[in-house]
Amino acid sequence: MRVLVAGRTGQLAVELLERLPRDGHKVVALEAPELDLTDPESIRRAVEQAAPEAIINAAAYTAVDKAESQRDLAFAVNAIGAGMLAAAAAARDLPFLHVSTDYVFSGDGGAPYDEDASTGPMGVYGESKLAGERAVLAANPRSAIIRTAWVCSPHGANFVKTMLRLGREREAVSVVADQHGAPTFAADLADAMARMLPRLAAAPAGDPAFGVFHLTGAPWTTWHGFAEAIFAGAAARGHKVPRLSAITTADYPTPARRPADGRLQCGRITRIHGIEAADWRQSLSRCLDALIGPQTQNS
Ligand SMILES: NC(=O)C1=CN([C@@H]2O[C@H](COP(=O)(O)OP(=O)(O)OC[C@H]3O[C@@H](n4cnc5c(N)ncnc54)[C@H](O)[C@@H]3O)[C@@H](O)[C@H]2O)C=CC1
Repeated sequence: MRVLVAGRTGQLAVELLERLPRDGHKVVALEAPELDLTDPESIRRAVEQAAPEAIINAAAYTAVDKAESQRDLAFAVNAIGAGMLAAAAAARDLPFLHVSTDYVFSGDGGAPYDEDASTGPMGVYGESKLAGERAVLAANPRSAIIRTAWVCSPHGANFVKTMLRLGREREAVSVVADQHGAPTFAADLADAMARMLPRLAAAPAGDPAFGVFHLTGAPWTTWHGFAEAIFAGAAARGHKVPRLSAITTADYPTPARRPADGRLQCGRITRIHGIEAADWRQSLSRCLDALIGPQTQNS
């Protein structure tokens, strides 16, 4: 199948470019200026020229803290732009795969969120992504949206790479231990999308294959727990690691508030698409192999 991917250098787009051809798909991955989600004409032209059979939106404004002072840009990309791309897919009766975030939730629910839980974003990024979900679903009934969280990969900017850098630069690192969720490796997300595509391509509007799904890695942890695993893996590969201490969110103020408990129940994607949450510890190990090299010691 010919698949148009919006985004080319982002974490997810890079993994899609690697994963989709393995299923025989031909991928056209574009980002600005060829496909700029804030430019309707570029969207029209890109879709016309690529003539895809499915469209995946891996592009987004992802600067969570900056979004607090760039509301218009965050909404232009994540809400209006996502909606325009979904509409361009709908005009050709194409399935549309889109990505959203645990930041659509407030994080004070006291339990993991399922796909039907009430939303209540606490910052501009989450608001823009929630508006994007609504715009996408309104524009194209053949849309599947995956809410995910804590996305990491060997490419781009992410927590794993930040921890490895801090480990090299500092003797001690403090990480928040009171925000709960789960890391998601972009390769696992790309794999899930590849597995969903054939059914999405065949299913008519109204089929349960479409709608909102949750997918993160498993098991749930905290940022501190994730940092512990990163440093254990790094040490086993002979990488210098710092002393790690646990702090609270109150000790580490950021412009945007983050959900204290952004754990996502991933049941619907398992029931409908047969996709299970991947164990992020194994995916972390592969990511560290790519970033540092293979393990040299038992951990
Ligand atoms: N990174 C994370 O921790 C999380 C990401 N997500 C979502 O997952 C999806 C993929 O995220 P990542 O790959 O991590 O993001 P990323 O930040 O690595 O890549 C985003 C891509 O979008 C492109 N882009 C930005 N503005 C654009 C525009 N106006 N037109 C076209 N392209 C544009 C960028 O150039 C970049 O290639 C996004 O929808 C994001 O909101 C959800 C939860 C957590």
